[in-house]
Amino acid sequence: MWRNCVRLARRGLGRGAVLRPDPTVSRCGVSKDYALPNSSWSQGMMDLYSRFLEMCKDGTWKRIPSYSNSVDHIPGKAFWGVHSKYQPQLWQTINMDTEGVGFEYAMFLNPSEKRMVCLFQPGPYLEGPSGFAHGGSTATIIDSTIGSCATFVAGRVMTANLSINYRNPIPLGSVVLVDSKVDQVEGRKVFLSCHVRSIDGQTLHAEATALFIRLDSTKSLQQQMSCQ
Ligand SMILES: CCCCCCCCCC(=O)SCCNC(=O)CCNC(=O)[C@H](O)C(C)(C)COP(=O)(O)OP(=O)(O)OC[C@H]1O[C@@H](n2cnc3c(N)ncnc32)[C@H](O)[C@@H]1OP(=O)(O)O
Repeated sequence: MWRNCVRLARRGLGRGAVLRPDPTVSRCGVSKDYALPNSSWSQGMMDLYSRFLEMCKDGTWKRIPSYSNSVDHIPGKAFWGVHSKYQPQLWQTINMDTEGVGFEYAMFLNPSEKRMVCLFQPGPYLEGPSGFAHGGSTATIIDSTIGSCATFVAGRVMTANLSINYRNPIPLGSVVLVDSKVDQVEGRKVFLSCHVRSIDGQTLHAEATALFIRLDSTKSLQQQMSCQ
């Protein structure tokens, strides 16, 4: 399947090709959960997913679905309030309609540990150095995982700072575990840290720290999203 994905991606990325979502699947307004197993998932991804599902049974962990707009699906505070009509425009997730070519991932939340983990299998569209994930795609999955964790504890947040040390490249098609946790909350500031490791835990791919700021409830969303 992985080879098929690579072939598919190479065909799609040929000279003059335009990247388009699968026209048979509407991206907006359809409640498709992208964080469910599909045929592009490797055995390693499936095994890890099953292990986390098992840990969900006693309520310690919760599986986080991933819709085109996923804010509503993170357990925790009711954070969007009166601005809910703006959600779809503000928070698109990083899903792609063609399975296996981009971000294949599933997140699990441990509420008592304030910890969010993400099982991540990067596809061929995310290539940076030949055969390896682009650093920007690694930053994206870290930001999304840490951001989901911050959202769980603080509600409406934005990344103010994200600092990443890249330690070892991530092979495309491999599976890594993005493990993030809240270290400290000071008023509107949420400090978090994150490690990205291979599933056997032997390889540290990246480590990161981040600061998220809870948006100021006295300002309108438009004010906060416009240039300040
Ligand atoms: C599915 C749902 C899960 C979602 C996951 C997706 C995660 C993806 C998240 C993102 O990618 S967000 C997009 C990238 N981030 C941005 O575009 C943010 C751009 N920056 C801003 O909009 C504002 O700067 C920000 C909202 C972060 C803060 O503006 P505010 O006006 O609300 O805060 P203010 O400037 O008053 O600062 C509040 C405090 O934070 C501190 N602060 C702000 N930015 C900082 C910074 N960069 N570094 C250190 N400290 C910072 C600031 O000094 C101050 O400290 P004190 O209260 O102690 O005085």
